[in-house]
Amino acid sequence: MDIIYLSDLRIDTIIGIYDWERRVKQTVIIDIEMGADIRAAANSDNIEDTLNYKNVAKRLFAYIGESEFELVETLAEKVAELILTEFKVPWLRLKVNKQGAVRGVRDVGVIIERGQKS
Ligand SMILES: Nc1nc2c(c(=O)[nH]1)N=C([C@H](O)[C@@H](O)CO)CN2
Repeated sequence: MDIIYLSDLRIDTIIGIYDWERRVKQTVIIDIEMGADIRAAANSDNIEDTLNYKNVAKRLFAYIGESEFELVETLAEKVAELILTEFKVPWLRLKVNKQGAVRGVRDVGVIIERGQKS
């Protein structure tokens, strides 16, 4: 399986369990690896034959920017579902990083894998 990826996607959103976090947008940093077979596109050199990573990024900016989840777990799961269903991706690995959310720690967050890796 080949992988099409987006790295260091930064999106401002309401996320968190504390009162102040319900009022102020914070930046989440998203890394996604999406399973694909890139051979048809490599052969045709046509964007229609592959997953357009720009379309994925645009969709996530819209979805996450409007979302108001409390947990990074929920955000990760919902984003994974969206990518699997809307973009027909068979497998993905997704990291949601809420950088600086805990004093003394650079990164916190979750990493999930969903779908079938062939
Ligand atoms: N497993 C989790 N632990 C915590 C989360 C979370 O989303 N998942 N969130 C928080 C707070 O919102 C934190 O980001 C700010 O201190 C704490 N623990």
